Amino acid sequence: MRAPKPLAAGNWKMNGLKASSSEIADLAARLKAAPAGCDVLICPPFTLVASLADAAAGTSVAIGAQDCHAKASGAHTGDVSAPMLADSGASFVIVGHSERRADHGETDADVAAKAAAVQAAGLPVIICVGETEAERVAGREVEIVSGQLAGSIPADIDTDRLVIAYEPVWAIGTGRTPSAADVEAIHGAIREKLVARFGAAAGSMIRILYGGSVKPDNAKELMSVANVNGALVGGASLKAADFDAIIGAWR
Ligand SMILES: O=C(CO)COP(=O)(O)O
Repeated sequence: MRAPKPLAAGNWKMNGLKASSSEIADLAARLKAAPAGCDVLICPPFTLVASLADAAAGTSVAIGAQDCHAKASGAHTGDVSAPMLADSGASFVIVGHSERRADHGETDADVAAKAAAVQAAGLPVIICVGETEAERVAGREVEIVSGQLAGSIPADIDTDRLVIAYEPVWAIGTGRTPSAADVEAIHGAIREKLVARFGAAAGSMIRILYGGSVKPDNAKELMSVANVNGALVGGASLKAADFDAIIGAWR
């Protein structure tokens, strides 16, 4: 069976100023010198989407966003819609990151509405799922992630423009990661759910990213696990040299 092309995605979270465009130029130059065996995406904060999309034009770096509102426009002070992001040059949007679920009380239904809005704006969506440490200790990770998948993927999703990111909350920013065997088990369970819902042909081609303390020194091992089709990288995506070293997992 065909395998999906890997995706290395960087989530800059609430980091980055105008000067950060030098990191995009640096990354693009590295990818030109040593082409990647994966797609490459950087998701800066909203303030930088348009300028970094301009900076990345004509390179192999795509620019995306980290969230959007579920509506296309309207009286929602401070929010940003998916059509606005598309208009700004974003070519992907992340939704349902655990930091948004925790900081903003986003539910699975909220995430599903946002995911639908992203696709309605013509863009592919990365939907994040992942269990907390207490849920992992209780052995409930498959149950939790299965529930998030069922609730966060909207009914009319276009699977060609769907990416899932599995990010155990306890591995984010902590320097801790699940073992390769644990990653294989949960990614296998996610694949089973996707195949059960969308059929073997579509379900097996949906990229499942692993995220949570992916670093240059563990990327190769994590990215070689079955059903790991890329990475969603936080801290180590801020510096082009580090992110490029992670991308080296596919060179
Ligand atoms: O949350 C993450 C990416 O979305 C992971 O963050 P870290 O790579 O900093 O652990």
